[in-house]
Amino acid sequence: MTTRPLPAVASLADDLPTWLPAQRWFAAKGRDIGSAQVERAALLWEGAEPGAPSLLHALVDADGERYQLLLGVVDEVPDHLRGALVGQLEDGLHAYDATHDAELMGGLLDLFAAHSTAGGVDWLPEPGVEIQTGLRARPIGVEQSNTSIVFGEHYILKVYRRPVLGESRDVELHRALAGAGSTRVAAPVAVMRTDDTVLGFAQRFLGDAAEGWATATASVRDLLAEADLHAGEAGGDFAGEARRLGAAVAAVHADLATALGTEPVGQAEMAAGADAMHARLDSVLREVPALAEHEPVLRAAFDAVRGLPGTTVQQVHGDLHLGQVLRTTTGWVLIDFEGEPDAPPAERDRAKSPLRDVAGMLRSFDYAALHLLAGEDPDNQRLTRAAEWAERNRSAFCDGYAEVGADPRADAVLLRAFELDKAVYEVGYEHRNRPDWVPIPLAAITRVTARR
Ligand SMILES: Nc1ncnc2c1ncn2[C@@H]1O[C@H](COP(=O)(O)OP(=O)(O)O)[C@@H](O)[C@H]1O
Ligand SMILES: O=P(O)(O)O[C@H]1O[C@H](CO)[C@@H](O[C@H]2O[C@H](CO)[C@@H](O)[C@H](O)[C@H]2O)[C@H](O)[C@H]1O
Repeated sequence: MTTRPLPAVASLADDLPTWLPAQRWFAAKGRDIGSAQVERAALLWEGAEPGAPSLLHALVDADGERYQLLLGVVDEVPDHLRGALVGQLEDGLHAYDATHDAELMGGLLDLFAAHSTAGGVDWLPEPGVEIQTGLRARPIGVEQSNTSIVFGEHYILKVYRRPVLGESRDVELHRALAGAGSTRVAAPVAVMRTDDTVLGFAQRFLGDAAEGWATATASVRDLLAEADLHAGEAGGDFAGEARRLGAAVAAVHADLATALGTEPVGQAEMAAGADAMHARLDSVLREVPALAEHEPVLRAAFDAVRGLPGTTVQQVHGDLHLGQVLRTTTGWVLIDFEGEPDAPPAERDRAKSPLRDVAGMLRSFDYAALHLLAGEDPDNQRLTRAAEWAERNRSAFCDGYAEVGADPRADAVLLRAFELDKAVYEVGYEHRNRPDWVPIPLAAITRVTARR
C-alpha cells in the first residue's frame, strides 16, 4: 500500500485567524488574532478510497493560546459540511472541522477499542472498559466551551478545545468520584492523550438526562405565564428539585473530601483569598466601568473575609451552575469538573471552600429567574415574582445541602463574599461573551449588597 504524503495543513495558517474567532469555543472572543500556526499535525487515518476524507489531529497556536482541531481533509467538501470548512490547503485539498462529520467521528471508537496510538495520541479506555464500536456518532451541537460527540446511546466524548499541559482535573475528579462509588457523576470510559496533555475524555452518555438550566428555566416560564400565582403555587414549582440538587452537591463534596482530603486554612489564607477577590474586581473594573458604582460595597464584603479565623478547603467542582448539572431518572448528576474556563490551571487545581460551589449555584438560580426578563421594559410585578422564584429555590437548595452537609448559610460572611466574587466574574464573562446579559449579574450585585 502506498502512503500519501501528509496534507499541507501548515498552510491553514492563513485561514485560522478568520476561522478560529468565529467558533463558539474560541476563548479570546472579541479579540483579533495576530498570527496562528499549526504546531503539530498527524494523520489518524487516510481516506479508504479516492475522494474519501482523511482524518487529521492538529494542535494550533493562536497568539500563544493552544487549540485542538480534528480536521477532515478532502478534495471537495460535501455540501452538508460546507459550513464546517476551515480553508484550502496549498496542495489544493480542503480542510474542515471533522467534529461535524458523523461518519468520521464514528471511527474514533475503533481507535479507543484498539488502544491505538494513531497520530501520536494514546487512545485509552479506562481499566476494565471494553469499548463498543459501530455506534452512530453525532455532535451534540450545544453552546459549549469544548466540542462533544455522542456515540449511540452509550458514550459522550468531550474534545478539549484548549487542552492544558499536565493531568486534567475534569478526568481526575471524575475518577476520584467514580472510584468512591458516587452515583452523582457519569462513569469515565476513556481518555485520548499524549505524554503530557489530556486531549479528550469519554464518559457514559446519560440519555435520560435533562439539563438543570432547561428544567429550571421551564419552571420560571410556567410561573411567569400564570399572572397571579406565587412561585410555590405554579405547576412547575422547582423547589423540590432544588432541594434534591443541594443534597447531591453536598454528597459530591463529601465524597471528594473522603477521596482527596481536606485542609484547614487560617487567617493568612483568608487574607490571601480576599486579595484575590480584590484583584479580580480590579481587572473586571478595567473592562466594565459600570461596575464602579458598586466598588465600595464589594470591597467591604471582600475585606470582611480577612476578619474570619479560617475555614476548610478541598477539591470542589469549581464552576458550578445549572448548566453543569443533569437531572436523570435516578437523580442529579454533576458534569464538567474543569473549573472556571478563564482561570489559569494552577488556580483551577487549588483546593477551595465548598461554599464556592454553593455560591455558584445560588447565582445560577438568580440567572434562571431573571434572564427571561432581560431586554423587557421593567415590570415590577414580573420582576418581583421572578425574584420570589429565585429566593424560594436558593433556600430550598441550601436546605437540601444542609440535609447532607453543613448549612452553608451558617457561614454568611464567606458565602456573601463568594457570591459577590462570582457575580463580578460573571460581569466580565458576560461582557466578553453575551453583552446583553451584563445587567443580570450587575443587578444581583445591587440586590446582594442592599440585603445587608
Ligand atoms: N455524561 C453525559 N450525558 C449526557 N449529556 C452530557 C453528559 N456530559 C455532558 N453532557 C451534555 O453536554 C453538554 C456539554 O458538556 P460539558 O462537559 O459542560 O462541556 P463544556 O466544558 O464544553 O461546556 C452538557 O451541557 C450536557 O448537555
Ligand atoms: O459552562 P462553562 O464552564 O463554559 O461556564 C461558563 O459559561 C457559563 C454560561 O454558559 C457561565 O454561566 C453563567 O450563565 C449561566 C446561564 O447561561 C448561569 O446559569 C450561570 O449561573 C452563570 O454563571 C459561567 O459563568 C462560565 O464560566
